[in-house]
Parts: sequence; C-alpha cells; structure tokens
Amino acid sequence: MVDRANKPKTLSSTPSLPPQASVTFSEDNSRVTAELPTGESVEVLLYGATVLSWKDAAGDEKLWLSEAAKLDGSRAVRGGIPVVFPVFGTAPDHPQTKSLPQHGFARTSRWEFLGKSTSESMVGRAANELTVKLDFGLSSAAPGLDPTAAASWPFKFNLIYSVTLNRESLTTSIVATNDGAAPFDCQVLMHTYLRVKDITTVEITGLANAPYHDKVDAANPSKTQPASGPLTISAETDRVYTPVEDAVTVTEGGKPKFRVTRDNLSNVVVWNPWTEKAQGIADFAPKDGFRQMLCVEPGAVGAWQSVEGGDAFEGAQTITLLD
Ligand SMILES: O=P(O)(O)OC[C@H]1O[C@H](O)[C@H](O)[C@@H](O)[C@@H]1O
Repeated sequence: MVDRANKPKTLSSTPSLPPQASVTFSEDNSRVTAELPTGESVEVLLYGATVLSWKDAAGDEKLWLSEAAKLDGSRAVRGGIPVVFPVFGTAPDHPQTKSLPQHGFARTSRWEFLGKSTSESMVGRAANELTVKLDFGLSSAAPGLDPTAAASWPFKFNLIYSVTLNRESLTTSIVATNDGAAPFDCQVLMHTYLRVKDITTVEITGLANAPYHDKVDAANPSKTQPASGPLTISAETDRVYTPVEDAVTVTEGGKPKFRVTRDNLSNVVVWNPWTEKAQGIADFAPKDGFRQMLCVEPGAVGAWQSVEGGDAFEGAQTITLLD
C-alpha cells in the first residue's frame, strides 16, 4: 500500500508562472509617477524635472521635501532632487554665466516628458526584476525654458535628464549637448535632499583625504578631510568635496542607509543649513526639518566643463538603498 503522506512530491508538468507584472504609470500636465510591481515608486515634477518622491516597497520616503516647498512653478522646489545647470551657486567672475541666478535655470524651467521605458534583468535581488526609466528634455528652444535663461545664457543646448528606478536604487543622469557652434562652459549638479530620521546619528564615509572648499569658513576655505573617522553634522555644513573614493556612504544609528556613487561627476557637496540658516530660508519647513535631511549632491562644479559645439557633457548619480 502506498503511504500517501510520505510519498515524494512530484513537480507538476507546467510550473505556475508569476502573473505578468508591469510598471504602474501615471502622467498629468504637472508630474509623472511610476511604481514597480513590488511597490517602489518615484514621482517627478515637470517643473525643474525635480524628483519629488522616491519610496521603497514599504512606502518609506527616501527624499526630504519641505512642507513649504512651492510646487506651482513659482520658485525652485525646496527638497527632492533639483537639477543644477549651467552654474552652481553664482559666478560673478565668469563672463558667460555671471548674469544667471543661483544654481542656473534647469530647476526653474518646465521640462518636457519624453517618455518611459522598462526593462527586465535577471540580476539583483529578484529574478525578473523590472527597471523603469523616465526621460525628460529641456532645450534652448523649449517653450518651458525659464525666460531669464534665454536672456542671460545665449547658447544653443539640449538637455536630456533620465530618472531610473529599480528595486534597490535610483539613478539620475544628464546629457548636456551643445547644439550651437560656440563652445559653452557649464557646471552640473544633482541637489539631492536625502531623508534621515535624526541627523545627529548620521555618519558620512567615503570622503577620507578629500580636499574640500568650506563655504561656511570664508576666511579659511581650503581644507582636507581627515584620513580616518566619518564626517558628522552638528552645525551648518556647506562643503564642496573632491572625493578620492568612488562612493559616499550614509549610515544612520550605525546602520548603512544610502550609498551614493557617481559617473563622471568629480565633486560631492554636503549641505545642511542647521538652525539659523534654516530659519532664514522662507520655503524651509518645518524650521527644525534640517534634522531630517542631509544634502549629498554629486556634481561637476569644481571646474568649468567646456563643451564644444556638437559635443556633450554626461554625468550621473546612483543612490542605492542599504537598509
Ligand atoms: O537655497 P538654494 O539656492 O536652493 O541653495 C541651497 C544650497 O545649495 C547648495 O548646497 C550650496 O552649496 C549651498 O550654499 C546652498 O545654500
């Protein structure tokens, strides 16, 4: 007699396949959102092509966005990931860019949504992992271009900005093409506001031995990060690093949280306004919100990138979730 309870199980002839999963996607005239079948999501405002939100599968937000951020196109978004182009800060001594407002015009122009693409890979945490890429464009001929740009920066250019989401990471990349004959100089930066729970328990590694420009210490700005020990934040911090290492890691409460890697972006700005500066920033809310944010901003801002007619500058950041 066959002992049915102990009979080895045999595979059925056709293994059951997972249901066809796809990316959920929505678009209106102000923003674009995409959600992976596993729940991770990203939301991008056309104004500035600003990433407003990046959530993991559990719905936990990874970016800090001010409660007073203007999302109506009246000013650059305070939080998320604004795109800085073609100047970081202001450059009163640089003839081409001296008339531009702080951080240029990419973050104050309305970008066009160019489309989405999805791909599947077998690598990573899960087989059949989906990746979604959202592409945005801004050119010198675009109707959404900030009018101050047209008046102050008379170059022919085309920008493609791509936001790529998968289960573990978010990548933002830019291609800045010179469509004219005259060369132009530019700087590029991704002004990422990372969300943390408590800035006093945050440690930043990957900056060892890195020279930096300390914007808070105007009298003595040229410094070098010590060879050992992480960077911690306990006061206003505004530093333009040129890291020696490839990745900057943010840990919180001793646990790795984010790894930020760069492609062709040789600088990393670390910014936290702390108490007084936050008080003075009109769209920064709540005023103690600096405790829940840390800007880690990959960019090419230490020098000018000179782009000849027909050439392009490309750069990217990838933020990987470690927790
Ligand atoms: O107020 P914003 O123009 O958005 O600039 C916010 C901050 O951006 C960067 O991190 C700069 O290094 C800071 O000096 C600046 O204060």
